[in-house]
Amino acid sequence: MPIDILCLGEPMLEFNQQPDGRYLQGHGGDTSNCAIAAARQGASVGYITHVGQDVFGRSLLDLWTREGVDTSCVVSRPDAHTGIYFVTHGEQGHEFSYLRSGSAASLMRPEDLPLQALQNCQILHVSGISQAISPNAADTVFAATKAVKSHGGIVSYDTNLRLKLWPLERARAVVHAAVAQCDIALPGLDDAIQLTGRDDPQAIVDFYLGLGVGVVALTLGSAGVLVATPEERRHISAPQVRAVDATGAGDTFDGAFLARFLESRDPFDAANYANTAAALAVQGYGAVAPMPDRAAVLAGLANSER
Ligand SMILES: O=C(O)C(=O)C[C@H](O)[C@H](O)COP(=O)(O)O
Repeated sequence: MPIDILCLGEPMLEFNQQPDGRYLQGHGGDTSNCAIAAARQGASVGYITHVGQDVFGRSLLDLWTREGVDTSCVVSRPDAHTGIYFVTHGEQGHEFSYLRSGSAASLMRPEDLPLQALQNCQILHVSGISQAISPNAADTVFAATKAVKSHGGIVSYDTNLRLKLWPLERARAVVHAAVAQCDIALPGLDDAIQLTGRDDPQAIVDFYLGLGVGVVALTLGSAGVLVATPEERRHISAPQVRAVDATGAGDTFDGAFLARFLESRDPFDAANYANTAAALAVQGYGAVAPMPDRAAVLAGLANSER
């Protein structure tokens, strides 16, 4: 059975600092988070990555299996480790510290890609992080995009700028080149300000539409999302909630957006749904644990319409 949504990138073990200073172990990695968020909405989802043959890689494989994310395109390799990261919380929000250099995922090459699965999927989701982890991973994303586009599939891109992984000038060049080949751009406001050099959300949306994408959903944090197509744009506000940890909120938005978009093909409806999913996700610690399932998102939507 072909898989509808494929995500490609690097998964990691997560250690998230709690108010008492202890670290809670979980899982992260933006595209893995997106895959799990989409699966929790009931979509058919698979993940493309490499993990190490270590306890972290096995823990991620168990996680995807529990979450119903297909692992037939995950390669487990003996020659490299699985990445890990720490999340700490301060005045400015959360901060990520990585131990991922030389990881199994960063060794992915275009010739490793599962071409058949890519040619049969409806949506491929990739990100700036998928490309930042190594030059060969960046090339792998370009090759996967080409494979999906050549069969009429949709490619979605979250800019997810991580300046600990690559310098801004290279990020700009690679991300803009990649987004220009995609159909859906899912940038966050802070990333987009740095990447585009513009600070007005309308001008940022113009920039991404100018690269040729058909849908832009610019996430504005607690201010909601600005959704644009070449024909129409709408600001959709977000439910107001008490956030404890925004880790994974953007990825939850992406996964919920893609799962809903696959059903309705309506980016405004998908963004409204995904806004509610992300608002629910920030109310707990960690990237994955607090992600809502479909029933919780529908209940949240019904609540906000009351
Ligand atoms: O930084 C990375 O490389 C990671 O993948 C770690 C995190 O799991 C995601 O970054 C969370 O992403 P947001 O949804 O934007 O909070």
